[in-house]
Amino acid sequence: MFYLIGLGLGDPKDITVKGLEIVKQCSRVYLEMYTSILGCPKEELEAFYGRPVLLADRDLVEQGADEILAGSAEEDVALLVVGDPFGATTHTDFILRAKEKKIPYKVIHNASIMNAIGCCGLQLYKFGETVSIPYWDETWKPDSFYDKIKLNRLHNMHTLCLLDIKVKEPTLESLMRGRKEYMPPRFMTVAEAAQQLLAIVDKKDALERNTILNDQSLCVGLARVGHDNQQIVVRTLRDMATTDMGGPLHSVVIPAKEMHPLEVEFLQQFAGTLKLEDYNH
Ligand SMILES: C[S@@+](CC[C@H](N)C(=O)[O-])C[C@H]1O[C@@H](n2cnc3c(N)ncnc32)[C@H](O)[C@@H]1O
Repeated sequence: MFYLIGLGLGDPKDITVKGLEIVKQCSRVYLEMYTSILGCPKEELEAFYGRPVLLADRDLVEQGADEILAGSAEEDVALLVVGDPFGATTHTDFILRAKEKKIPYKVIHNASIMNAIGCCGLQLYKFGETVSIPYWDETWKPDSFYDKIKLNRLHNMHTLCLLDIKVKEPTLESLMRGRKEYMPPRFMTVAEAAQQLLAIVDKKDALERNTILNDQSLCVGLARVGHDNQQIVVRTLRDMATTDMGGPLHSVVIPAKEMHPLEVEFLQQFAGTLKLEDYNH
């Protein structure tokens, strides 16, 4: 049997009882490590499960699926995913491949950033399309995420912005010399995401800034949701661009223009001196 098992967002103990029982009986256990990151070293996970864990990077998950699935018709193999297996767009492909190969499979769910985001007090059923904010470089500055935020704002919906993760990024030198050397992993911060969003907003005309989003619009920053040191702050977009929220992972929410009074009351506890009542930017 092939198992796709969600680990939840916090420490190793967030795995479900069902998930843990399965991991303990599997002959091979892989940990997917590019759509999210684990808040502890792999060794801690191995000690807790009492079995070795093989790291599966993007290449292995996307091109080496056959290697992971190999033998799982006869023995139990698990792929562990931080959060929920369907909290990233990648893992449906695994299920399709297992089906194609007639390998029986089971999915064990867990909390995902897609629902734990409710911890900031914004109601889940008022979220519109989720966006991903990619790292910009000198020449590549995609901004289609802004259009989705705009649509959500027009429909009075909140936007969850997931932030880029770069693991196994080849160094320029290794690309030129054909060697395999990688840069240290990078995780986009709330401040970096706000800076990119500001760069887009600052170029819009006054009408768009007044009706859709401007530097005084509210922005919710969330760091390490589900961990003991989880942090939530509410700032203007301008102030968020210089707010340090510490270690990864980070997410941003751009709230709808009109919020329910309970949402406002809940968010206020994270807003410092900003008075959210009557805030309409
Ligand atoms: C592909 S998504 C989510 C993947 C995961 N499978 C899930 O269900 O949560 C990865 C992005 O979600 C956000 N994220 C994931 N875990 C987070 C956490 N604990 N706190 C804040 N943001 C988180 C980050 O923006 C990160 O770059």
